[in-house]
Amino acid sequence: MASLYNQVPSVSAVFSLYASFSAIMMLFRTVINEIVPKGIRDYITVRFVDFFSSYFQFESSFTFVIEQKWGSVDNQTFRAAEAYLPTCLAGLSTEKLVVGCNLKNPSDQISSNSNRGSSGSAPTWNPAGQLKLGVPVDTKIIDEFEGIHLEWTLHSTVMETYPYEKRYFHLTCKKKFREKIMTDCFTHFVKSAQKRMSHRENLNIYTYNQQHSYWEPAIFEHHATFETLAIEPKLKTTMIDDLDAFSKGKDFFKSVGRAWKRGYLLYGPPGTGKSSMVAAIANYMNYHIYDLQLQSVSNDGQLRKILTTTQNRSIILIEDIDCGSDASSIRKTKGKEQVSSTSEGISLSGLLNFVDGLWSCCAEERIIIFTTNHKEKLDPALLRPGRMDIHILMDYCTTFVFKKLVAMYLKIDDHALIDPIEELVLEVSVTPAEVTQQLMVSKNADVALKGLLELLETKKMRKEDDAKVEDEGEIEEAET
Ligand SMILES: Nc1ncnc2c1ncn2[C@@H]1O[C@H](COP(=O)(O)OP(=O)(O)OP(=O)(O)O)[C@@H](O)[C@H]1O
Repeated sequence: MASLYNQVPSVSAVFSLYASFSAIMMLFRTVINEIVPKGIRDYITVRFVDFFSSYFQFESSFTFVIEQKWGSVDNQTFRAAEAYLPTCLAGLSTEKLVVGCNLKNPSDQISSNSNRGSSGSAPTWNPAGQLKLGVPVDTKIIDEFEGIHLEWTLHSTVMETYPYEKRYFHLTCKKKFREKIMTDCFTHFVKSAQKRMSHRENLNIYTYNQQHSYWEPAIFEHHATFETLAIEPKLKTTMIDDLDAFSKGKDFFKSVGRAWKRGYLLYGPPGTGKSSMVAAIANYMNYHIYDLQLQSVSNDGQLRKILTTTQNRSIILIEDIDCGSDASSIRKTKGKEQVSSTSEGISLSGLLNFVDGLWSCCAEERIIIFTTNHKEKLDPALLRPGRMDIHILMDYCTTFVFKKLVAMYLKIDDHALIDPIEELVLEVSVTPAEVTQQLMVSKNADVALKGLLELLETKKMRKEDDAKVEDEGEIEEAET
């Protein structure tokens, strides 16, 4: 320690060294000034400064800010980053990670391929199997793109007004890679995110929260599929073929200059499976559902805003369109289709704009479904060819539908009561909902089918009585 102390130069030695160095530098400067012309000196100075400033500038960092909202709508790049980043988290050495799980049986997971044909089962608690990683706030996530070092950070700022939180990503790289990141890296991570997003593990059903102006999600766990839906085989094949063609149709829709969307009008009496069909479509396509209550939309402007904040690959569902708003009757009452919006509700033209007008192009791969119990009440403008691509009648039970329900609910395909019930099904109108209600009364096929037979016999008697009353009415009318 003492010898080390002895080696430190004294203050006077340092001072005399500095004085000699200054004298040499002054001499050197004078010589340079004398022998190098001013023009050359200036040129060298400029090049020297340029080199170092550009070096430091190039080496300095550059940050892309990716905000959650782009104007008033969701920023798709932010959503892509949200979907992409969890793929980088598993091997990350970090002090923080967001982990979570949900109430879902892995065998239940819905993907466009795996779910086709699955019947679903009750959700079970399986945290270990479902553990997921999320992006923590204010934590650097190190990423790499073609050897370029990248840093992602999710920030969150509390705001005084709704939505009370502003979230945004910072993506930082060296300034010299700015162009490359913009052109190649963004494309790369958006593509990876698209793949991830197309394999949604959870489906959501959204309802619009008027008070705070946003779509409020809830996990959608309806187990209806095309296998559990009792419909005629022809309808099932038509639907599946149509959906398959639609999901693969991006290039086709582009080539014919149409928006990549499909419209279905489901109509028929209550309890014939319209909502179940919507659920089957959502599960088959792996699409979220946006359940829009037309009554709660105050005008066309709001309708536009609501619909532009929905995601791609989703279903926009408007149930009971005949009684939802003025939309079905406005044309009749005002005498023409192109009416402007009023403070009382939306106009038919506002709605049609989303079905097949310019606003229908504001999202991709979207299915619009209207349901109604009274197709005859709808405005002809809604029914015109090309508006809703397919009109699907969900009707009373046929013998095929009845037998399919019996096979599903009672696990039998043969029973002494099946033939008499089939005959009655042909004579009276009974909905699949009424049949399933009876079939669920007991697991014992004798009990369940007997109850169903009695229900149908009662319906038949009532139908005969009604016919009698009608005949008598007609005779009375003819006599008067
Ligand atoms: N075709 C069907 N296949 C299987 N189950 C069905 C079918 N139709 C109805 N059901 C059963 O009846 C119940 C009610 O059906 P659903 O709500 O889908 O009918 P809906 O036509 O949408 O009725 P509403 O017009 O009253 O909304 C469902 O939960 C389902 O169990």
